[in-house]
Amino acid sequence: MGRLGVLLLNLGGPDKLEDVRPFLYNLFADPEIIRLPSPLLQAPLAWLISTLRAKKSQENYKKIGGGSPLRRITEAQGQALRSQLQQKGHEAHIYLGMRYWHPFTEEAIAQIKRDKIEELVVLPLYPQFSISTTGSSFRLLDRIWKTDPELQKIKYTVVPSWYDNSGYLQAMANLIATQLDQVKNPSEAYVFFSAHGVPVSYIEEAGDPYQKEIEACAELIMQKLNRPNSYKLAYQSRVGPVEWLQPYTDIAIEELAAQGVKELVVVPISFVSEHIETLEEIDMEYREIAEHAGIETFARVPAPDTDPTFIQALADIVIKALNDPKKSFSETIQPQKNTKLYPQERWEWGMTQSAEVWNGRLAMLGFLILLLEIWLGRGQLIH
Ligand SMILES: C=CC1=C(C)c2cc3[nH]c(cc4nc(cc5[nH]c(cc1n2)c(C)c5CCC(=O)O)C(CCC(=O)O)=C4C)c(C)c3C=C
Ligand SMILES: [Fe+2]
Ligand SMILES: [Fe+2]
Repeated sequence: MGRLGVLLLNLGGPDKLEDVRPFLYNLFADPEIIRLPSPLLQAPLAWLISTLRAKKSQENYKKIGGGSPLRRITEAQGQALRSQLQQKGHEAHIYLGMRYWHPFTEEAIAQIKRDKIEELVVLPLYPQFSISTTGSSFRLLDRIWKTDPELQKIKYTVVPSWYDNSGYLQAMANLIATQLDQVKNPSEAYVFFSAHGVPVSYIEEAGDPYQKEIEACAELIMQKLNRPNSYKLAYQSRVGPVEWLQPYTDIAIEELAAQGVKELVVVPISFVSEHIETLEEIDMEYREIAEHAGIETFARVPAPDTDPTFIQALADIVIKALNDPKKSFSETIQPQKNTKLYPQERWEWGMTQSAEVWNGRLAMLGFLILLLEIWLGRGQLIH
């Protein structure tokens, strides 16, 4: 076997408050996050939304210590994975490729080339596939690979998702069991899975497997847990004016409280590190909603971070990928269809070619004004 590398993919997060606006710009400039009818609109709209959103987002990062812990945790996961692989007889170089902040995917690729890696496993740190996360990173890598003959010499393979890996499910079940054992009535507490949402159009129009994989994942974790508790799955962190996957976490919490549920054990499932949506959104915002609604215990299951069972699972996933038939980026990216950010009028007057061009331009302009109105009218861009 040649020199082995493992490229861990993740979202990235602002290390400090000044990074928040440029991080948000990078995120919204990604067409896999906001899909627009014209690529020309992407940069101005990303600038507009990141500028409007930065203050609120900075306030949230301030509440969790002034920046995202994502880089630190992902680096620790990388180190733990390296020693776990070593114990299993595989010497590997580990690289972190973040999509929207340092260390960027491009930086990782440059290092992979300098280290003359010959065999590479690309492992997203998202258990479930979404066009907006793993899909976006694979699309970027596909573009980088196509233009670089040196990279094309590397024997690489990708792991599109691993939500059904037995070791990962066991790690999640163990973490849940530990929390359940600490509540007043361990067999009656509700297990409440909160997944990061995506717009419904991703699933219905673009064929994103995300919802199916999230639902299957929650079910498989409950099977591993093998306890009598009821469970519920809901979606958090919606952004902007379109419909996102339901039920929404805040509403689902209130509904359970109204049904008389007193104890919730909340499990974040779409992400394997602590980050702003666990530390701020769940621990602060949803906790307040729950307490207000009459929930007496609001326990939160920690993200797997460097949990040994979890890291062992990652090592097994890497080793399995080395032995399985190779999978390429382009095989696994979802077909790009245009989904709507906001329902638009259909413009069908095209009697002449120039009228059609103008129809298009007017539609874009109307669309931008509409977006601005919605966002400015709301005053904030989330929830
Ligand atoms: C599997 C996890 C995630 C999915 C799916 C996802 C989709 C998605 N996200 C946004 C918009 C934002 N995401 C933001 C932060 C953020 N997102 C994820 C994970 C998923 N996103 C994580 C782990 C983080 C936090 C990183 C950190 O700093 O710790 C943000 C910025 C934070 C904020 O201002 O609230 C935005 C905005 C969309 C639109 C989307 C699907 C289309
Ligand atoms: Fe997100
Ligand atoms: Fe939030």
